[in-house]
Amino acid sequence: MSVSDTKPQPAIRTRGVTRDFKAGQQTIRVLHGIDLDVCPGELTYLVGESGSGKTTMISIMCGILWPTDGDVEVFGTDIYALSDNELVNFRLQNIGFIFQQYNLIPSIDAASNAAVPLIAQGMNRLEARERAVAMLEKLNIGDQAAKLPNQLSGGQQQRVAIARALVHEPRLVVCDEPTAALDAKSGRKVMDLLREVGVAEDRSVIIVTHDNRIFDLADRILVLEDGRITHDGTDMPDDH
Ligand SMILES: Nc1ncnc2c1ncn2[C@@H]1O[C@H](COP(=O)(O)OP(=O)(O)OP(=O)(O)O)[C@@H](O)[C@H]1O
Repeated sequence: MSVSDTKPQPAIRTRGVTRDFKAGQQTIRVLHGIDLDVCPGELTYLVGESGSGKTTMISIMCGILWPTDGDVEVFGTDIYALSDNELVNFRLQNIGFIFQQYNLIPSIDAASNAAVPLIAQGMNRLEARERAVAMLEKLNIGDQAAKLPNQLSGGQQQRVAIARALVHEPRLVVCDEPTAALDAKSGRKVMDLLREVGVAEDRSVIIVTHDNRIFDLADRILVLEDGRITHDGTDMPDDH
């Protein structure tokens, strides 16, 4: 068996990914042919200035924004070759998201919000709620389980969104600024939990962050500048 045969399948594999947006008469190219393998078993950060294309890139990686060109595989599945229904199901089974806007459902309590992916997968409500409360407890907000989102602080709402992303133990967790609203100690705790739940031999977490308090926790740091990857290493480049 050759060495390449033993290499694990990438969690994400992109080839030649470009993305254009229309701005009036003009077309703006935001991503310029990104080739990237994100490995399972690693906590990967995507870092870069505002407007460099990070949110566009992770949205493409997790199947919610079509690339203009190029291929995206998630655990070997060519996700943009799937039908709309297949893609929805694939995301449901395999991907957890934490976006800057928490998108909690205002009329249901924290536990019900955190249980959404399990219920969408068909789990009965009682069991789904129990698992959601257990995840809220891990995030130190078990005592807030019965509160509505508008009764929670910004940091607590974010933790509910994190619980919702992790509750179904997806193989890929994608987060946009997961620690931005948290104090340093809570931020590191969230990162510990993301690693504990999200990173394993066959699981992977990718995080967009500006938060230099947590740069030391990454296994791999990618820097995006004007839609191109300009650094790929275990640490931040010296000039950042
Ligand atoms: N739907 C859209 N229509 C037009 N332009 C867009 C759209 N989405 C993003 N862009 C543009 O693409 C560029 C990259 O945006 P993106 O949100 O990916 O950057 P970012 O690195 O995540 O920034 P930030 O750190 O501020 O969130 C920006 O110039 C933005 O204005």
